[in-house]
Amino acid sequence: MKAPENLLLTTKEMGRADRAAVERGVPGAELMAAAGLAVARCVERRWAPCRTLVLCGPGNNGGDGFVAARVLAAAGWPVRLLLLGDRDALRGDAAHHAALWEGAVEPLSEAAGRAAVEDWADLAIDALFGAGLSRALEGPAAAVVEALNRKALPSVAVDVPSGLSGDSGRPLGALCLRATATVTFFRKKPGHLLLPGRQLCGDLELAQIGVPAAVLEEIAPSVWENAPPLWRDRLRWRDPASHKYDFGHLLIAGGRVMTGAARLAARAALRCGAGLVSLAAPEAARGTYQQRLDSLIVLPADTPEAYAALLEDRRKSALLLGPGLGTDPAARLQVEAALASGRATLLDADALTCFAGAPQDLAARRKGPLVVTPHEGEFARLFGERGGDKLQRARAAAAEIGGTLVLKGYDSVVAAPDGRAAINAAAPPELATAGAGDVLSGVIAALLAQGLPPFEAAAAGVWIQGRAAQDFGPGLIADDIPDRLPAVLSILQAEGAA
Ligand SMILES: NC(=O)C1=CN([C@@H]2O[C@H](COP(=O)(O)OP(=O)(O)OC[C@H]3O[C@@H](n4cnc5c(N)ncnc54)[C@H](OP(=O)(O)O)[C@@H]3O)[C@@H](O)[C@H]2O)[C@@H](O)CC1
Ligand SMILES: [K+]
Repeated sequence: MKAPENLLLTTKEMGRADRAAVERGVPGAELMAAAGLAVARCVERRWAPCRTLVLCGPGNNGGDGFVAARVLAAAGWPVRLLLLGDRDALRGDAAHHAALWEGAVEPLSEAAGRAAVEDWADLAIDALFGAGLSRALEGPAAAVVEALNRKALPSVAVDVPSGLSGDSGRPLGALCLRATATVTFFRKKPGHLLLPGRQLCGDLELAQIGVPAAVLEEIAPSVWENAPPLWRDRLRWRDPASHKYDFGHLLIAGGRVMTGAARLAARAALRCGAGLVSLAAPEAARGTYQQRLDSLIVLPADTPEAYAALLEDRRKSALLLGPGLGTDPAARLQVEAALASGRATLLDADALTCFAGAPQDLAARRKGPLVVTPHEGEFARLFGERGGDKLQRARAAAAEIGGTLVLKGYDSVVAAPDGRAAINAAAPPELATAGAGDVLSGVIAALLAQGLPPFEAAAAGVWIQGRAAQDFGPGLIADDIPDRLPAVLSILQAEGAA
């Protein structure tokens, strides 16, 4: 299985992993002991002993809380434990670990929870609800979480902050704990990376608790955190026998007016290793394109027919259309010609707007590998308003058009039509700037030109661009990114050789 360490498990899949581990002979009580210990260790690493309030829920998440309370109390920490519901109602491993807790178990009422937060605690462990959250927070759980947020009390969430869906990254109701840190087990969940979940989790720690990695074989998850192990072996590197044509020829369709967008894409594509990058443009804009980038080949394409004629050269291995293309009928005809050519094609921006509200037309015309890279606004224009979380929407849309879809944002989702998906958590917020999308389309298109399959090209492109923009800080503009790409590629090449 590809990149098993980066797999993400839904809450259901995590439940299956736990059960599979138990079937393989790992006792559930030991998993819980390891989980609670990991939470206590996280607390001990971050804080000196202080008054610690452990909030336990009625399920196994609460069981982890009992373990953490026991470990911290044994280490001399002042601990108070408040339980939601009846102690006698605890079952299984949670009941087992509750029985090992020798301190008091105080009932969690609205008043008791609020008072403990306001008048006593320096720190809270949130073991109310984890993977089993089934509805919005209410009653005493809602009151105590609300008090924690209001006071901004430092807190460590067990598995997920209570209130958050580990699958969608959204709170199930209006309320969710804003944790300082979250400790999760075995593998992360999509909700840890999708917004707003990623921010509600605070610092995320992943602890191994004894679930054997072999259980992944039977669960066969198909969503990953985007990272090099997913695609690094597909990247192409030059050697002394290499010829430029071995690295593909990307053809970018340039528009008449907004020439900056296609230039940014072209520069990024050249920096990302495409053997040749050509830009097809109408007469009025050709000089502008040529002046600004010497290594770019500028070709005449004054009409859609002239553009289509350029596609007869079979060495052109990938096509990029969208940045600065315009949305007039001629632009649409160009996009149709590209889709009909069977060549690997990336559509972004204006090229997607050409199919506004008609993704079925796009799907019907596609003859070759396709990547589309909409931001949320372009996605809504192309597909209409869709329900569901970001992961669900991206996967459904990718299946619908039969192409790989990158739904861009701080938590970009890359989805393949076969159901595979990757969530990117390695991009800085500074990428929210004009032209960054054009750079991304150039990076991905360059990888397509070199022969990477669409999903791997898209996931690699998203990660590489994010890494190139990392650590720049405020003031980043899209023009800064292309020249920072080679350093990222050098690191990836060295890691691949190691
Ligand atoms: N399995 C294992 O081996 C391991 C599991 N581990 C730990 O187990 C956690 C998952 O445990 P879990 O499945 O018991 O679910 P959990 O999150 O505790 O909650 C379920 C309970 O809460 C209730 N409830 C739900 N929403 C509610 C609401 N809004 N308001 C009020 N009640 C609500 C729900 O009631 P119901 O929906 O059935 O009415 C049910 O009683 C996981 O996150 C990890 O921390 C680790 O120890 C490693 C080993
Ligand atoms: K929790």
